[in-house]
Amino acid sequence: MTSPASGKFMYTTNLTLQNLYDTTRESIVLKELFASDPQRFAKFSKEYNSTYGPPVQILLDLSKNLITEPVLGALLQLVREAGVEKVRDAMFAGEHINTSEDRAVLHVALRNFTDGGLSIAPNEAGVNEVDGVRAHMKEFSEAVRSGAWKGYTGKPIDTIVNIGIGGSDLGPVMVTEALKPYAKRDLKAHFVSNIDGTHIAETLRECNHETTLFIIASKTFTTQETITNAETARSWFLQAAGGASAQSHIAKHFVALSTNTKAVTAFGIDAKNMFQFWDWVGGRYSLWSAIGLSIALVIGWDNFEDLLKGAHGMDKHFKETPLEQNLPVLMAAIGIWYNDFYGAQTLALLPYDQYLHKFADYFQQGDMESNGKSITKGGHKVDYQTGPIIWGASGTNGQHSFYQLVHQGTKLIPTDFLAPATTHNPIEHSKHHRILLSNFFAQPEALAFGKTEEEVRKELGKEGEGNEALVKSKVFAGNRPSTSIMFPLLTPAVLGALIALYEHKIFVQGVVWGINSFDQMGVELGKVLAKKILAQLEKPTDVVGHDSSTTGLIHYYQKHRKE
Ligand SMILES: O=P(O)(O)OC[C@H]1O[C@](O)(CO)[C@@H](O)[C@@H]1O
Repeated sequence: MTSPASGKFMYTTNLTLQNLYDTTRESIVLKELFASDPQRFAKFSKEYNSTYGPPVQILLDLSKNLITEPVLGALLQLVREAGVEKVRDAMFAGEHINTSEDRAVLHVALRNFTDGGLSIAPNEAGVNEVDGVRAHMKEFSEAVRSGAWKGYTGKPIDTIVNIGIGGSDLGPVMVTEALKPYAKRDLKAHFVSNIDGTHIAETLRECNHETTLFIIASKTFTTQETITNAETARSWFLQAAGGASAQSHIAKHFVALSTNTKAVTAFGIDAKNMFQFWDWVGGRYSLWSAIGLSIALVIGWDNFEDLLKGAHGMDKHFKETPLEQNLPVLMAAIGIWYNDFYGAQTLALLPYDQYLHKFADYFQQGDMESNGKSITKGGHKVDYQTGPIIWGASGTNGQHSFYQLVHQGTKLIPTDFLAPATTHNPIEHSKHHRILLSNFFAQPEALAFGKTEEEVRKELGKEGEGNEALVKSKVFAGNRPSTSIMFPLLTPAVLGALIALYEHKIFVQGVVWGINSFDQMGVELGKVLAKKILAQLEKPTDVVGHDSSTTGLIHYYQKHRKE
C-alpha cells in the first residue's frame, strides 16, 4: 500500500475504512445506535482535565457522530498508520516539518513554561529568547495599563490600535472578544486590518493622537495592507503632533511586533520598541507570540499567561495521551471520516457563547490556510479530499439564518457545538443562559434524531389530512452528526486549551492527508497580480496583459472613478 506521499490516500487502513463505510453506513443510524446502547454517551464522550496550569475542564461528546466502535478504532488505526505520533514528536523536537519553507513549527514553544516538562526544541534559534520577549511584553503591558507609560504630551494611553491582517489580526481580535469579561474597560482597543481606507479612517476618527498607541503587527513587515495602514496612521499622528518635528514622539506611540528588525527600524520604530518573534511561528499560530501584545494589554499579563498555560496543558495532553483518549486526535479522526468517506465539504463551528462570536472567523484561517492544499509534501497531486470549508456563527443567531439548511437541506454538514455551563453575565438569574443552553442541547438532539412522518401526522391531526406537501416538509430525517463541547466557564485558560485543541486537530489531519499544514503558497498569486494591476490603474492604455473580463472591469473603474 502507498501513503499520501504518492498523492493516493491509500493506507492499509483506508481499505478497512472504505469497507466499513460501504457495508455499515446504512446501519449507522443514531436513533438506533442510542436505543440499542445505553452506554453510548459514556463510551464516546471524554473529559479533559488539565494536568498543568490553571484548572481546565472540557467535556467532548462525540456520541452524536456517525461512528461505531469499529469505525473509531479503524480511524485511530489510520492516524497511527499515517505516522502522526512520529510527526507530532518531530514538531515538538523542532524538526523542520514545514518542508517547503525549511522551517520548524514551534508555536508550542511560545506557551511552554520551564516546569511544563515537554522540553520543546531547546536548540532551535530563538527558543531560548521566548522568556525574554515575554518579560518585555509583561513590563510594557503593565506600564501602559498602569498609566506609567505616557504619550508625548505626558498623558496616559487610553486607546490601542492593532494594525495587522490575517494571523496578525484574527487571533488578537478573537481572543480579546472572547475574554472581554477580563478586559480593562477604560482601555479602548481597535483592530485595523483591511486595506480599504474606510477601516483606518473610521478608527482614527475615534482616536486622540495624544493618548493612542499603535501596535504594528506583521511577521514579515512587508504585508501591503499592514504597511499602508501603518504609514497612514504615522502620517495622521505626525500631522496632529506638529509635523516632521514630531518624529521623536513616534517612540511613545508606535511599537512593532515582527520578525523583521531591519524593516521595523526602516519604518521609524525604535528597535527597543519592537517585540520579536521568529520564523518558526506561523502567522495563524502567532497569537501566543509577541502578536498577542494587544491581548496582554486588554486582559492584563496574568490572564494572558493563563491563556498560554491553558494551551500548554493541551499541548501536554496531545503529546502524552494515547490516541484513544487524545481529544485533538479523536476530533481529527472523525473529521476525516466525514471529509474522505461521507464526502462532507464543510465543518460548521457553532459556539453558544456570544463572547466566541469570532471563533469561526479565526479558524477559517487556522484550518483553511493550513489544510486547503492539493499537493502533498512529496509534490504529488492528491486524489482525495483535504481540508474542509470552515464556517459558522454564534448561537442562537445561526438558528435564525442557516440552520434550515443544516436540518433539512441536501448536504451533510458536520457541526461542532460549544458552550459554557456558566455565563459571565448571569442577568435575570441566568434566565438568558438557560434559554441559550436549552437551544444548545436541543439543536444537536434535533439534528441527530429528527422527526418522523408518523410524528408529524399525529401532531398535525386534521390539518395534515390531504396535505401531503405540508406533512413531508415538516419531516426531519435526522441522523445529522454533531460534536458537543462543554466547559464550566470561558476563562483565559479554557480558551487557550480550546484553541490548542483545534490547532492540533488541524495538525493531525494535515499529517494524515500528507500535506504541509504550515505554508500558504495559495495566497501568493493574487497578491502578485494585484501589484501588477496597481501599476496599470492610471490610464486605459496602461491596461495590458489581461483577459477581456479583467480588462473590461478595470476600464469600467477608470471611466467611473472620482478622486
Ligand atoms: O504577519 P504578516 O507577515 O503581515 O502576514 C499576515 C498574514 O498574511 C499571510 O501570510 C497570508 O494571508 C498569513 O499567513 C499571515 O497571517
